[in-house]
Amino acid sequence: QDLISHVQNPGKVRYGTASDLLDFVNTVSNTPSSSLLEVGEEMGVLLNKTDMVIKEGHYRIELDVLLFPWKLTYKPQGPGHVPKGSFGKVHLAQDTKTRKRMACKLIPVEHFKPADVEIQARFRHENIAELYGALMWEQTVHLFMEAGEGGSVLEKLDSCGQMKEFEIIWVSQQVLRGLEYLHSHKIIHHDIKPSNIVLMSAKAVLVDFGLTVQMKDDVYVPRDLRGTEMYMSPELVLCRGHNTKTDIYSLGTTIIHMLSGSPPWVRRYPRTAYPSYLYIIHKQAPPLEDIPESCSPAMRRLLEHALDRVPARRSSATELLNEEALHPSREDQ
Ligand SMILES: Nc1nnc(-c2c[nH]c3ncc(-c4c[nH]c5ccccc45)cc23)o1
Repeated sequence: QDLISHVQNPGKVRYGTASDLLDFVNTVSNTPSSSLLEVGEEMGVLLNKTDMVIKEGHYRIELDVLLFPWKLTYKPQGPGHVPKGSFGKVHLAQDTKTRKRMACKLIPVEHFKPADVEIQARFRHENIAELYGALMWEQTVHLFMEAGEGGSVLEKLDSCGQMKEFEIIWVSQQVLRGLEYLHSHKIIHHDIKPSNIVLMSAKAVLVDFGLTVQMKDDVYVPRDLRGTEMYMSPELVLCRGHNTKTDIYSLGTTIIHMLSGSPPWVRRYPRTAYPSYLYIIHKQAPPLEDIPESCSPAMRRLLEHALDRVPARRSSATELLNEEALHPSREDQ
């Protein structure tokens, strides 16, 4: 009933604070889809610092905001993709009055969970895609976020192949600043990989917080397997408890992907022959063999520290940010 009252009051779509937005998404998530059917109009909360314009409580698709399919659709990519990942179509959105361009992620209301937006609503950092608002209409939750118009690192790798070391250094610094911030709040992203790093003109940001958790103490014991297999750490695969260091390992495998153009393991264990990599990750030493010959000694040392099999020995985000590999001296350039 409180959802219906939310619609009937004048501010169907209203400006609010992060806690207003979280109240809204929790209400949506707790409302049976049958009563959602009665809701005829859009409703939701835009975070008040956004320069999206709401005219008398309306923010309608094709009138107040236009959506353009961004040629990318987040569907489970097959065996390497544990279906637990939050999925949804990401569109380019443009506010018709301010011309502001945003990313808009559409999640069917039956698949939507408040965890999809909790972290982005409560925590802000320049290397985390900013959340501008959450609206619901036509049984679909629309999440308006900061847009990485350069696409994701995965799209860049798929279209241009392996990246140059100076590009990898730049992306790694951005991601590590975001991880340093999340980890300082005991937050584990759980799905660090090329497709969840998007590029902008002056920075890169982390996206897709659907698997994110905030630890109550210094270990998180999972109920299910979270993430994408190729980038998973051995301790995560073991499911006996892990911590933020699992994200550091996933960044290490992401750097191998950027250096070589392929994820770790797949060249030595082809996907056709190996439907799952969980056993390989558990049994084999970390994939240092997948580091290409061309990798600089400093970057190789960084990878050895990021891929250490023992989480307690593995470097933290702050330690990696101070590695020589991320501070190439002038003569190296
Ligand atoms: N899964 C997910 N959850 N939130 C996002 C997201 C927030 N802002 C964004 N900006 C750009 C892209 C994006 C990814 N691949 C692309 C290829 C071409 C153009 C754009 C992109 C995705 C996002 O993505």
